[in-house]
Amino acid sequence: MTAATALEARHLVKDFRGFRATNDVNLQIREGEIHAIIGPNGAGKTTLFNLLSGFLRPTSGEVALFGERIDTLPPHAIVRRGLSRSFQISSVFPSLTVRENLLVALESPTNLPKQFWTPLSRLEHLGPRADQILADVGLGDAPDRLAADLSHGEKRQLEIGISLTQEPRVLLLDEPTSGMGSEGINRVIALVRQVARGRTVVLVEHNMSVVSELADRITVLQYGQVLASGRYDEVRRDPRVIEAYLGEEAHA
Ligand SMILES: Nc1ncnc2c1ncn2[C@@H]1O[C@H](COP(=O)(O)OP(=O)(O)OP(=O)(O)O)[C@@H](O)[C@H]1O
Repeated sequence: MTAATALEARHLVKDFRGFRATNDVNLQIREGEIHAIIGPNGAGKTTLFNLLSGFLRPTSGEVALFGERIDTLPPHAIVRRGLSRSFQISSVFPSLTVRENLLVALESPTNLPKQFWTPLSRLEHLGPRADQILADVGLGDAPDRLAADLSHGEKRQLEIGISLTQEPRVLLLDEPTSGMGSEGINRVIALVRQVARGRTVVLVEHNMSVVSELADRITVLQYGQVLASGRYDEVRRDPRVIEAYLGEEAHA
């Protein structure tokens, strides 16, 4: 493994009672890149994310973060090593404001699931960092809104903000644009670009125009295997990929 590899899967296998959902996956995510994982429904994208983030143990194979194995560690220990996953691990408290959600997350960044006992008034020393993260995720003008009142897209922004409290070097985003209209999608594209500054981002994404806008490289999964991996422009011309997945778009 080279120094420039942030996250690596080696011969990763996951069996569910005899069904092989991840089949000998080798994957190299380079430090600083935005890498999209795509593939048809049931191809094994979520299972792969679960394996990379410690939510599932592999049947065999290894996962390494900056050269060190993490596949035997629980999710919170993986977070401490610098890998966070948004949308799955971060829980927004609807009855707190946007800023209070950030304060609570900053107080206990790796406490999963989160519990908080500290009065919010004692967390004010974390305010400047909370405000910085809110600005980074585009919620700088909404600190006092209740999380319950946020739109779908704004909630995603907050969830990414909560992930950023963990200071991840590698951020996994699970379908960040799902359920959004074009305005929300454009906001998420800008947001992912913003949070990718100085860190590595891996996303599962179904929307191919989002993938083409954001991804430096992509990996295509099919039947739990890597069908192709490389730069978007190269991979999209691969006949096997067109057949398996992109063809659906090309013929649309
Ligand atoms: N806990 C489980 N037990 C049994 N089978 C599972 C389990 N989790 C996933 N699978 C199976 O593994 C395969 C891959 O599922 P996975 O959710 O990883 O695919 P995906 O690419 O994320 O799909 P989608 O795009 O629809 O979200 C599917 O056939 C699914 O039914």
